[in-house]
Amino acid sequence: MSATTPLPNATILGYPRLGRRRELKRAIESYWKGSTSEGELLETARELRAATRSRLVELGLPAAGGAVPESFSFYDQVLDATLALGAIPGRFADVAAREGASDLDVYFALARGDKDHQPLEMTKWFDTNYHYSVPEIDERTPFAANAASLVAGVAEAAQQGVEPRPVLVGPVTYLLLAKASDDAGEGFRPIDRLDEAVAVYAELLSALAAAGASWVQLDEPALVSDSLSVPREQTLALVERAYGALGAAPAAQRPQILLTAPYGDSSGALLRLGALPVEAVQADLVRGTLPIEAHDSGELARAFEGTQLVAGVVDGRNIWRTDLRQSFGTAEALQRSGIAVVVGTSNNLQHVPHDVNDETKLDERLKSWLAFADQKVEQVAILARGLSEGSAAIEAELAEVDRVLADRASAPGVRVDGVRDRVSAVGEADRSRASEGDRRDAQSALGIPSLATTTIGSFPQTTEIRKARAAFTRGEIDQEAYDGFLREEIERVIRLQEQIGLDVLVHGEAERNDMVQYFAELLDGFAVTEHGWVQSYGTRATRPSILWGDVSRPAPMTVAWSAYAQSLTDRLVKGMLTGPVTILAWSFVRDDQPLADTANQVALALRDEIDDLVEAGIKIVQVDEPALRELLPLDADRQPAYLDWSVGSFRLATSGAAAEVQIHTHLCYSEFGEIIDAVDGLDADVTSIEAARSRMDVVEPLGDHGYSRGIGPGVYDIHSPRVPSVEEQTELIRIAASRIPGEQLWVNPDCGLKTRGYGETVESLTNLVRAAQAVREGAV
Ligand code: MET
Ligand SMILES: [Zn+2]
Repeated sequence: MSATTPLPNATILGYPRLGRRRELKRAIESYWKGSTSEGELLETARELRAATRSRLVELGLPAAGGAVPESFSFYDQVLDATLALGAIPGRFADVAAREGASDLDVYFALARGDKDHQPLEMTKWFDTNYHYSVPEIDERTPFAANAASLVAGVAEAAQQGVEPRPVLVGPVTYLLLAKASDDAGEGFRPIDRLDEAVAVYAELLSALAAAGASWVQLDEPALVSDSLSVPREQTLALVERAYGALGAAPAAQRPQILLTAPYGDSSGALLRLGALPVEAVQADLVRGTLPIEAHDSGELARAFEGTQLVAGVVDGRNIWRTDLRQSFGTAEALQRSGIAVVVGTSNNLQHVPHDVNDETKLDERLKSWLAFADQKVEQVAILARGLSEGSAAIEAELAEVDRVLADRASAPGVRVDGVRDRVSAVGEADRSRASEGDRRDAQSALGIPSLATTTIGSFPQTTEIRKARAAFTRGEIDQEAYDGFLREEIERVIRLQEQIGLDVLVHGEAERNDMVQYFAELLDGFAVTEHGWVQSYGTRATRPSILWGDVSRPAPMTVAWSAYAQSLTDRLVKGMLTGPVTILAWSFVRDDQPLADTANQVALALRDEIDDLVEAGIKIVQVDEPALRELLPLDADRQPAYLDWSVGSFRLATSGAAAEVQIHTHLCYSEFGEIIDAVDGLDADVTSIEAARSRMDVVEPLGDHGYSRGIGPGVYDIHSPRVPSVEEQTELIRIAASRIPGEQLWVNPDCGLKTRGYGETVESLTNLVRAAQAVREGAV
């Protein structure tokens, strides 16, 4: 490294990796299939990285000085850190030792598993819908620096005339997100190995310095989370220890360090972060704030003497055009207090799509309110120019945004009086149902047996279903033909369930492309994109809908399908809806009013849908809330308010149902102890929940809690094609029945079956029904 070179005053924390047209997805999947070689895949990746760098420079990030992040990943940034750290779990040692195994082979084996290895577990990255591969660490997991791909990125960029800033998950966050491997000793915690990991990070940094990198970015979002295994105060102490050590290396042996704290509020830590021996610190000023008093008193400026502050004032989580005047005010006030300010994003832009200008079908007016990744980079560049040249230099841009925001505030559909009046009229009574006892009595007429068997909603989405949908979308078949196809599909699924002997049936959700988008397309207030893909994990991406206006339901959305399914059978068919919290969590939601207000609007639309379902003869309605846990704020102080509105919106959606209507909900994650009171608060008659992989861990807290309503801990792990045997499922039901009374228990899979094939589905469900039968006849 040469003498210190400050970070230019514009940067972003990272950029989407799959490519504007998901080129990387296609290249990787064709490599997996064996249709292309590793060489071809590496070449596509190299081209994508080059295109990203040029694009970022074109959009206004300086090519020199480390403003351009090198944030490419073949699959996942946490997995990248596992490889860089050489922390290959013992159970994959044979893969790594295999003759001719490349780094990429090992990488994909960890991500996806193979016939002899279960893949690394996946779980959600902080409060996003992105999933990372969970590192498995024990006392003997090897740590050995592997800087190859980091160094290669720097060299590639240099050839292009770009001086990049390699990005890596920092050691504290990495270890706090890791789990102890099955081989770990009693009480071992991955974070116990922090000092060893830091030593390896120091080697990585030294390799980067030798390769000519002037900056490196280490991400430590653990700093803003109260949901990790150590209290936040202790995380900060661990960060001080790690960066005290990393920063102490002689200047020639490391790049300058940018330490980031994205996804939440770091205001309580910022003074201490500013005092660390690193050259720059980032704070998320969208989700978080500044320590106001310290800012006003000059204490913040003193802590940041000699340290640049990357002010994350452009939101990297949503797709709205930033209020530039307000963001500029924040950045300028920091600069005026004497701090060396860099304008940045609140987090890596991996959570937003590439470019609004790719959308050809969106309403032009709506489009003018939006900013995807490329537009965010431009916003950062504008703000930075304002800092360098004074606000007059960017007044035209600020005024343009003022105009756009005013237009958005007054546009038709954004505020609809009828919708607003209805929400304001909501009272507590609208959020409560008859008492639990009255409901139980009323629902006994349904004749549901104990250990009732059911599924979570979707049946396999076969190629034929996808083809028919695509043909319909392209206009190749008409509405009538498509509806006819779906009716046949529903009839097939109903007959199949009757044959298997399930107690409560579903229609199978063949008509739904996606459990949120389906509703977004039918509700007013939403728009859907053509190219707005966002990586969910690995090569998978979703296309979140845009919730831009007041939400209402112009017509029933699911009634025809559910009623048709019910008309085919004497057994009960569950109606199937997606809940308000999940609809919000998996969409890009308007940022001009509290989420609670938006959730209530969605809830009222669902409430009407439930009314109509019941009117049409449906007696059980399931309202899925798989994202309830995901939206839980990282910051403990903000959790009670969140739980209050999220639970409240679910109750508003479901409380119109009379006592004899049975309301189900479905949650699919197993770490649920944290929100057990909230789940209780949903007041659903029956809750199905993921449990198979953790071998019924959830029944313990439920039992302790004295949970009194229906509960269906999953006995069939639908994440794998494996068929669980009758014995295996019997055993899981027995474990559940040992803690929860049989008449409360339901028997069901962990989640929907849409990603499964029919062969394994039929076998697994047949075994599930037999297992329930066995337990009914035996123990219970
Ligand atoms: C991610 S939860 C999925 C629930 C939905 N009803 C399904 O079965 O597919
Ligand atoms: Zn689920």
